[in-house]
Amino acid sequence: MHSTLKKYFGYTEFRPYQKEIIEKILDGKDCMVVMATGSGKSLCYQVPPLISEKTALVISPLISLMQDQVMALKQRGIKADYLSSAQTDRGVQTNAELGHYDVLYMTPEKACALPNSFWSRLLKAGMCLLAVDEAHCISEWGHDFRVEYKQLDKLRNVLLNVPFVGLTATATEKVRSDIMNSLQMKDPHVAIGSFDRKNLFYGVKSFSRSSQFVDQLVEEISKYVDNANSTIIYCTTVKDTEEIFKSLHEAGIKAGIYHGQMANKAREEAHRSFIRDEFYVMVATVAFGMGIDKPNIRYVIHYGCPKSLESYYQESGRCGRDGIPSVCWLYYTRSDFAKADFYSAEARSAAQRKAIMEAFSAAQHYCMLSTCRRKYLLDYFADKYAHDDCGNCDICTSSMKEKDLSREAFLLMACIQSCGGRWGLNLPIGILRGSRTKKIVDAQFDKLPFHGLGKELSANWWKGLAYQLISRDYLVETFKDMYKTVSVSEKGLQFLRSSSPDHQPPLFLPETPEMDLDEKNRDTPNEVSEIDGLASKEFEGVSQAETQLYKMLIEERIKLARATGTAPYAVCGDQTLKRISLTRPSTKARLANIDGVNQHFIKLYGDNFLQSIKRLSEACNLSLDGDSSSQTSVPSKIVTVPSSKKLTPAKFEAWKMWHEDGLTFKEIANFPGRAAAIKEQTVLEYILEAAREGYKMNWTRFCEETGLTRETFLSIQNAVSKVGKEKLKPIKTELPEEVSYGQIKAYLTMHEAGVSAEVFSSNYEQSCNGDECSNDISEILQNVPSDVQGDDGIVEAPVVTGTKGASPGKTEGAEYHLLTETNRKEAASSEGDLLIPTKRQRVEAAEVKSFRTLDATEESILSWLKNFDDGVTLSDLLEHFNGATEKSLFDLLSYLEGEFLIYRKNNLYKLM
Ligand SMILES: Nc1ncnc2c1ncn2[C@@H]1O[C@H](COP(=O)(O)OP(=O)(O)OP(=O)(O)O)[C@@H](O)[C@H]1O
Repeated sequence: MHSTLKKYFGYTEFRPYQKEIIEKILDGKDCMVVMATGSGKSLCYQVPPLISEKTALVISPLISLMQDQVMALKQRGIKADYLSSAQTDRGVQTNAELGHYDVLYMTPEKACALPNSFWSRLLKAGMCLLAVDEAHCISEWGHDFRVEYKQLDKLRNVLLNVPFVGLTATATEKVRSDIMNSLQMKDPHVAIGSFDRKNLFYGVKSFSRSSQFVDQLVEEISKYVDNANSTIIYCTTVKDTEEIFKSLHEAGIKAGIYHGQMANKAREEAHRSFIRDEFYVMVATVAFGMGIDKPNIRYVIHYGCPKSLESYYQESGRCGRDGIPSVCWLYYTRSDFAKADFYSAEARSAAQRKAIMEAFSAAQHYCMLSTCRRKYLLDYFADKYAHDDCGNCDICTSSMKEKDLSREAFLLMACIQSCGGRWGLNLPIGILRGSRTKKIVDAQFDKLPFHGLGKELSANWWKGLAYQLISRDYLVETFKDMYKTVSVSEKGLQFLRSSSPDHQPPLFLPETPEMDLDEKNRDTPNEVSEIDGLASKEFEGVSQAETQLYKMLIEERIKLARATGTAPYAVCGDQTLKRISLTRPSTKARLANIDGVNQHFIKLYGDNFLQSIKRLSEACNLSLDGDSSSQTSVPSKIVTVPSSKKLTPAKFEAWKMWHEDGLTFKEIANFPGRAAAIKEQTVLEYILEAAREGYKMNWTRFCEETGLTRETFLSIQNAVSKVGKEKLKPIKTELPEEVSYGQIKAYLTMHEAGVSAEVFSSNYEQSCNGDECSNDISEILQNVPSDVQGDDGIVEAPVVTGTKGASPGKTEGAEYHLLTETNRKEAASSEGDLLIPTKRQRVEAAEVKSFRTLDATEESILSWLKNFDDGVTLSDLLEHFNGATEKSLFDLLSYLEGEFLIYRKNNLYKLM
């Protein structure tokens, strides 16, 4: 899985959840994946086809999205295409049926319209999964319901044994279970990741709709557009998009526009140009929504409050999908909050209307917060945020003044309580402000003692206070059909009980910018926040020359992308480019070693890029092969990373002494170098643990040493089938006295590793999951030349290189040695993965003195690396290929790395 990840995607580590989801899919299990935008969900369905060599079918809601994903996959050397009404190439369907694609996208309409014959042919060719991307579209409770998605259940009966995978970035429990039911998932694996987009800064500010504000916004944008940072400005109306677009245009900023009233072709063109960095600013309505797959959008600005937090999370989520720090600012006006009725007109039922109202109200609260915005967002999505202060939103980074607002809070709560808690906010605020509307007079609320007591403060100020009291649980909001009522909570009642009109306990609350603004009745000279703040952080700790090189490489990337008709981000990501500018690799191997560089990139652009790096580095006065703090390209010295990562050193040492050095349990227990002797039983347990961790084992030898015979093995097997394997004691009770706990533990480990009683009929070695190991002695013996047979007919087991994909019977050119105690150790350390002869087979014959020297070739390195799934260090390689010089070995390794035959992770070389 790791080599697939590096080869096609250029990454060396899976992100959280990816690996387990991929494994479940490969096991044929349905999966429900709920993970944040940009967390890497796509990879979960893109990797299985590359491993299983079967097609992954992906249902996607938008043609533009499919086209962009296909383009990006092709840049990774992955065979991908799409089927939809927009597909003009008729050959795609035929190729798909023949299983020519790794990943095949289609719209839900297309998937439901395809005849059964298509599916049966594809199934025959091999299909590893059906993924439903943006799966929340299935649910009427989601914010993007699509009728066609609902019909996907038809496919379940056709694709009986294919795992179904639902993926979405926003799903409440209701939506989630809707998805699983609709897709008829069977006992699915559910992966719910965090919704926290750590790299995003969230900020909110109120503004007044004026040409002055637009000018300020345009001026701010002009500052950072130069850095090739992509920006989306989301507007709530078409009119706003046109106005801002015009202002940008007038200021000489190249921008695009996208909204629902534009012709399809014009929209597609705008989308395409933005994706391809032909301009960096896109002004759009929410119509420019889920179809954007551009990972390097640095700023998302909302010009007006969105209709729900779900929409806001989705739209702002387009920002910084590559993980680089990025910024989301939301500007709202008070008139935005009067749009609830307009939005709820879309509702088809009372329940839906209520849901729309609630969602809108949450967005409104988000704007009015005086507490951490990230916490509010995450709490809203039921993803509890453990901190009160994220340090990465406007609230947490600004110091808001706190003021004792106990009197005002008392007035508001007392007024709400006096009105019976049956009204929205406007009525009690009207009473406090001395209003005499018909409603107030008819209900005789103008007779209340609070009437007019708060008239010196604006209605919005009071609303600001009310939101603070709601977020601190003094007030509660309740939705009833179209109406929202506010009442005093138990906490609020307690406050009222301990207050009187002349005295209230102190209640310190921050004054939100909104309240501050109203109280002073001032107009801020500059309402636009500095959105460029993070852009300068982007290059913190990076020299000016390196920044310059990075910008030049961005241009270079654009040129390459234009020449090949693709999007720059699909050539390679910003982060990768940044790493390149910091390390400035001079060889393919060094380039290949950079995170994010995949095989296809090297093949398509490797030479070209290396030339550019050289030329541009010279121009910037930077030396090649520089060291970057983020990624060391080449090991500056040979670092020996113990291969005992999963075991403690003592356990690893014990396993090594037993497996590689051939020592007995007793010898290990009493090894002279040890500070104090340990029990043989402890050694045995150490070795069993190593076996459980996947270390290689010669089980025949192990059984001999522990005295575990076939009969004992079978009787333990029998006992376990009766009493289960959870507890040792009942097993022991079932067995004859002489069977020890150690033997039972050994049996259980062997059982776990899939070792059967066959082990007693042959020489046997495997790693715990060693399903490719042959344990048939006759097969081994067939390959033994007669001259290695001793006079007494005792045969040394051949030294067989490799277990993975190289079963002894199949091994070509295996070396055969007469092993003595001395050269067995020597061979063991040099071959790494040996079939250690059993005691019975040891030959006390003539010593073979010659110390073998082994030269390194491309083939011999590749063949040796086959044995080490966990990789080897350079020093391991030098020790093994003892005939090679460090330089020659390193050159060979570099060549193999550049050709993507091997790759390096944490300074461990692994086979691709
Ligand atoms: N293991 C990884 N290491 C580094 N980057 C990764 C890894 N997995 C994915 N990425 C990158 O993260 C970015 C976002 O990934 P992806 O498009 O899969 O997100 P997503 O969860 O599907 O988002 P959305 O909800 O918007 O569709 C991409 O640029 C992708 O290449």
